[in-house]
Amino acid sequence: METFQFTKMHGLGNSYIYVNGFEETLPEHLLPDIARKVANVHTGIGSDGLILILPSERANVKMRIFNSDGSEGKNCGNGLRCVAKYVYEHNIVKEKKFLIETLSGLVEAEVHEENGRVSCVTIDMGHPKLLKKEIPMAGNGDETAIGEIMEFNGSKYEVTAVSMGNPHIIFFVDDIEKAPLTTLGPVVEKDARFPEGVNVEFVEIVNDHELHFRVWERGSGVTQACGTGACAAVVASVLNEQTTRGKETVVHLAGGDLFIKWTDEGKILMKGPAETVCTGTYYYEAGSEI
Ligand SMILES: N[C@H](CCC[C@H](N)C(=O)O)C(=O)O
Repeated sequence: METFQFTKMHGLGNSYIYVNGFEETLPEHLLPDIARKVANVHTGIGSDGLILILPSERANVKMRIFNSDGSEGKNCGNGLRCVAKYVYEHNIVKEKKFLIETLSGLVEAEVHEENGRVSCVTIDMGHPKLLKKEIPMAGNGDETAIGEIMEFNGSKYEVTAVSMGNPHIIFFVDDIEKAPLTTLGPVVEKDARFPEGVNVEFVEIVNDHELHFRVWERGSGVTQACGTGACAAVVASVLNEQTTRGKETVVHLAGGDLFIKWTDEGKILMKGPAETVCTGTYYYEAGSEI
């Protein structure tokens, strides 16, 4: 029987099981299986996946994120805010502004502290990527997909594709409560035109600085929130002339609100909460089924 210590944290209800890689090491070949196991609400802890907090040679700390299906993601906005909270509160990092390494590059975090506790975090998510080769998606790699017509399940949709280091496709809808989240989401996620899969977002515009948002995540399905997806949704809304660039936009996700600005310099700033749920010891048999 193997064990490791964990902390369950969430950003607007998008929860992960966090393991402190400064204190223990999980077997690399077991990571996808461990992610599936801990995410299982019946036989595990219950989460949208697993996040490792690791030493980095390029930044103060490194984050690796695994979805609940065991696939490894390249970025995670809600995860970044929780990692920032964790490393500051555990004195792994002493500064309030520091760098976090992800598989898609470095981001800068700034923790907002109240009485020694981090209540919310701002992440400079860097620049969005728009070329089809950067998403990645099929088609002319040097073109973008902004308001592009794509057919799924025999119906045509106008979509916009944005990478925040991980792939996103945004559908604009008139009523977020009627978004075809569980019918269209899984179909688009695995569509062959997205060779690495894709996170699927639905957006209802409220005004030039406010939108409603729902998500079917690659590798996790419906989650309460998706930080990278919310950033991609703001970018897509500006590109489709629905919201104003440079204006802080409130994104209403199922789990709560994120405040996101696409600055005139081109960076995406995301501000939102990060919460600790519980800590504990996880027991598992290496290589057993769930
Ligand atoms: N499902 C995503 C990773 C998690 C992203 C999301 N939870 C966030 O907060 O950005 C992917 O495979 O690209």
